[in-house]
Amino acid sequence: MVVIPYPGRGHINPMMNLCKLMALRRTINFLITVVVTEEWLGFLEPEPRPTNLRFATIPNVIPSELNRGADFTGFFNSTQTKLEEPVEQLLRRMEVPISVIIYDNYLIWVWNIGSRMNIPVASVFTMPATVFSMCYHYRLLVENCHAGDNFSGNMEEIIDYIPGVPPFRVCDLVTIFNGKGKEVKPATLQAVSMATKAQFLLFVSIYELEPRVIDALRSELSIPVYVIGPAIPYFSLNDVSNDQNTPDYVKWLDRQPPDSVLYISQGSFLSVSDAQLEEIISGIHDSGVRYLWIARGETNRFKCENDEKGLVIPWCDQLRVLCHSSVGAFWSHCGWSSTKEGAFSGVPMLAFPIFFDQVPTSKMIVEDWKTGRRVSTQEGILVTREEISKLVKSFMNKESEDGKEMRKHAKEVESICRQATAEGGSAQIDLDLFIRDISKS
Ligand SMILES: O=c1ccn([C@@H]2O[C@H](COP(=O)(O)OP(=O)(O)O[C@H]3O[C@H](CO)[C@@H](O)[C@H](O)[C@H]3O)[C@@H](O)[C@H]2O)c(=O)[nH]1
Repeated sequence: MVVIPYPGRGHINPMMNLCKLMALRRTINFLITVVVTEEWLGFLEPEPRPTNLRFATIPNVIPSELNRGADFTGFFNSTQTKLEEPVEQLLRRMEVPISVIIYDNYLIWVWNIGSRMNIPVASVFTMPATVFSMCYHYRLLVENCHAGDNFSGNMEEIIDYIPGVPPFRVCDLVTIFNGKGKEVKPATLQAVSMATKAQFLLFVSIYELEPRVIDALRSELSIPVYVIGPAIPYFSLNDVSNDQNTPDYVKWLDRQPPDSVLYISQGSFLSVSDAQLEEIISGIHDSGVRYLWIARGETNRFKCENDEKGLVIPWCDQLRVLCHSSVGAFWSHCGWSSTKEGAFSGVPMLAFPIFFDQVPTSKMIVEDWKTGRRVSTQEGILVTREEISKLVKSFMNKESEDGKEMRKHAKEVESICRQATAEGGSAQIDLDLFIRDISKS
């Protein structure tokens, strides 16, 4: 089995978790080879992995992961044009026969390699199934003037015709149609269309959280669709009880009162504008709420002492942090992995999407699951420090009636995620079905 992830943290993480989950299943009899660039091997190699899971590398033919966010489109385009040749050469040199290629939906060219080498391909969509469906039904959006050249411009109109997707406003669409990231719309639509011609389609989602849209896709598509669970590292959570080297941020969390800390993260590579970041920093400080903040390379912009009130660090083991009893809420950009980690941990979320799928995901969190609030209600308008301070204070207040209601929903969603990923749950069943089906192919 050869696995080809899109070379970005938000894509590699779910793909690696999928690989580890498969490698650990009793039913598996494959050697799994994950193809990454040499740079990515350096990031991934130190992590423990099952013996039937190995890496193979290609040279660093694309820009570095370390400043990927600086030119999203340029990076994306390089993944479309620079990787195919070295990957195909590597696959043709592989010493074991390849039964199936599992690839990230956005690497459209893998489909062509599979076809040339006569190997079945499985497409993995690392965003919500809801977003896949929005892209798959783009034609309906154009027909209804909610996207495309005849778009009416009314962002408040309701869209209620995407099969299985609960009604939503035009402004909740994936932003590449009418907002940020339009440059990658053609490639995204093509990738989704090609995925429907793969032999298998996998969603790293929880069936029970998007059931109707998944049912609708299953009845529309002619290929098998598997919903293999969140693909977050829940299977390694228990390992930390024997952790000899507890990180300092976990020791800091250990000293905080239950549910008192707001965990703040914008994922692996995107940022809000400098002006907005200033407002968020001041607003959080003014609120007096305890926080643990992931600043990646920007820790020096925070100009604050790390103390008992707050901690700013470059990176953490996010799922472990979210599951800590001191964490009471998650300020998130609503990347799909972060959202699933928040859902699995049962914490309510303050949704501050930046672009792409994060916008429809924030709608699901706030309106469908009812486990969060929006920080900003209008794209592109600066949210002031006063608004942020007020919102954060009320969000962290456990006694308010709507806060209690939201926490109750968050616990229900947690329970759904834990059941789906337990033995016999929907995610495990689909993963075993996928392994069975590729073994036959
Ligand atoms: O301190 C940290 C912060 C983040 N993470 C991990 O980094 C990943 C972040 O992934 P995600 O939440 O999906 O965000 P992005 O990195 O922004 O992911 C990109 O890819 C996703 C999957 O396609 C999309 O949903 C997002 O919109 C897109 O920005 C997750 O696994 C987190 O656990 C850590 O381990 N430690």
